[in-house]
Amino acid sequence: MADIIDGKAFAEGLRARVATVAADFEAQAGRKAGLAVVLVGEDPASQVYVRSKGKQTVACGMASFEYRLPVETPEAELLALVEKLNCDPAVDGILVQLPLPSHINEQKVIATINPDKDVDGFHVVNVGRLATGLPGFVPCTPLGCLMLLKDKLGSLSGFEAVVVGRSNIVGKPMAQMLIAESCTVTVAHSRTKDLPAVVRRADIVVVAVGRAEMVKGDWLKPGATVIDVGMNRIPAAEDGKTKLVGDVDFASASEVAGAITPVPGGVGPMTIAVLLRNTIVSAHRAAGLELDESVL
Ligand SMILES: Nc1nc2c(c(=O)[nH]1)N[C@@H](CN(C=O)c1ccc(C(=O)N[C@@H](CCC(=O)O)C(=O)O)cc1)CN2
Repeated sequence: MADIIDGKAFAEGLRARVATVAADFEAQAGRKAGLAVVLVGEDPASQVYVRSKGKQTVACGMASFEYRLPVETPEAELLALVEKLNCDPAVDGILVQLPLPSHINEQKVIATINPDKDVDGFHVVNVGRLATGLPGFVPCTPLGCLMLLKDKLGSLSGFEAVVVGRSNIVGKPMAQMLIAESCTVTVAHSRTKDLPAVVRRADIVVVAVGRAEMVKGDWLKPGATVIDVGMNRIPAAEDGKTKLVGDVDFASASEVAGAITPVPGGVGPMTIAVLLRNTIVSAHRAAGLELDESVL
């Protein structure tokens, strides 16, 4: 049976390290680091994530600024709020919760965030910085995956990695980060021919496709490390309830893999912990204070 990679425990440790660094920051800068989170509308899952972000920000000793706007908020009003936050010296990180209502252009909103406060790492400037190896911000979910991989495997140099999924938020940045770690990287997607054969080559498999339990155990090289980014709600056995599953069929995959992240409790909790990490990094840069990022 595979080792279970406990993302919940790793995220707890990361938050504790962020809290220590945040206390040092406050002592040196004379202010708390600050994160602004903007939610438009009342999507139930987004409300839960935004509430958790606020609570965890405060628990780490940082200031949380939360903006909840009605679903019918005009795009121009949201852009004006982002511009105001760009100029606010108490705000080190800005995050606009996705998805946005359909009348708002997501790309336009992301492009309006100051890249140096873009703790989500979605702005094209940060995408370019990641692609060219310059310091910036990288998206929280793939950075969380990378931290779990390095914790499990140490150096990733020379490993064959397959990323299944090519989204801007997970698949593409994940591939860039694995290239930077000297992996040999393949990005597979819905049009990939013979996907099981491609996945079977990999020492490291990262799956982010949004299809419940798609990757089966017999697709895997024995001993592979499997990172499941999927979060899919499917009907539970009988009682009309639902359960959360990943993009990997955990039962069969855990019989073949060397190590695997569960869903829930794997990659998910890392997303918010890494957001807090990015925020404290941003605060140091804004204040011109040195930070040894390897302590985080
Ligand atoms: N601006 C952004 N929007 C969104 C992001 C993001 O990184 N930036 N990511 C997701 C949602 N998300 C945070 O915003 C997020 C998703 C999942 C989890 C998590 O802890 N999941 C748990 C299970 C939770 C459950 O039971 O429903 C787990 O996997 O264990 C945290 C944050 C989309 N939007």
